Amino acid sequence: MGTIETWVKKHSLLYTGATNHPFIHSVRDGTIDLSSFKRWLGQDYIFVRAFVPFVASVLLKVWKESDESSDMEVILGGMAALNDELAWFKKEASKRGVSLSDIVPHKANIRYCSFLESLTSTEVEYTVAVTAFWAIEAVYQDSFAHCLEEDSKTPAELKETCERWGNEAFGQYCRSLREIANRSLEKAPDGVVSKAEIVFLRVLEHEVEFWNMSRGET
Ligand SMILES: Cc1ncc(CN)c(N)n1
Repeated sequence: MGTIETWVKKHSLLYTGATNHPFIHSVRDGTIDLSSFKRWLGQDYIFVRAFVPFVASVLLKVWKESDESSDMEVILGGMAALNDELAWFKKEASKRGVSLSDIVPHKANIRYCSFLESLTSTEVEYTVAVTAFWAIEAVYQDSFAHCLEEDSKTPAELKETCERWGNEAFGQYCRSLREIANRSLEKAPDGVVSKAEIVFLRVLEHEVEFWNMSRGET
């Protein structure tokens, strides 16, 4: 078992809080109201726009700090997928009558985006940044995969959204990121491993806050 799997077990309450959130339950059981979905859609578009420069910073770190050449391809693939993701948000928003240019970022989103920006610093080690990257993607993969389970009652019009992150290829990509993070953690000094664990926990907290915000609770 790698370090990441150990942390997921150790912090299972928080991990489950982020990946089995009531927002996701409401998608999975079909009780979600359209206003929550639209709020999530607009806010997540803003988040993804901030996520792109974060991933760019991870690319820079992989080039400078990683000794494994295949790491770059995986991260570059993730970056390319974000291009499609932004186009998807625009298409989905126009379909649902959400004007993305009028979205005001919510406080929880601003806090999460600032946290992402803090991780772009050159002072943040590759190991720490790639652990955060894995965690951010893994929360969406695990969450939306629940909405595609056989007994789920996800409404037909939300299936495409769930498939975007819940599909098997995205699952494989998250496993590749986890392997990269695990390998990097194995070689890292104790101080960096501790920092990565803290950043992992912060990601989970921000994800919970993001779902809460999407439900209109904050
Ligand atoms: C808040 C959040 N977390 C993660 C993801 C997956 N890229 C996302 N789109 N938005």
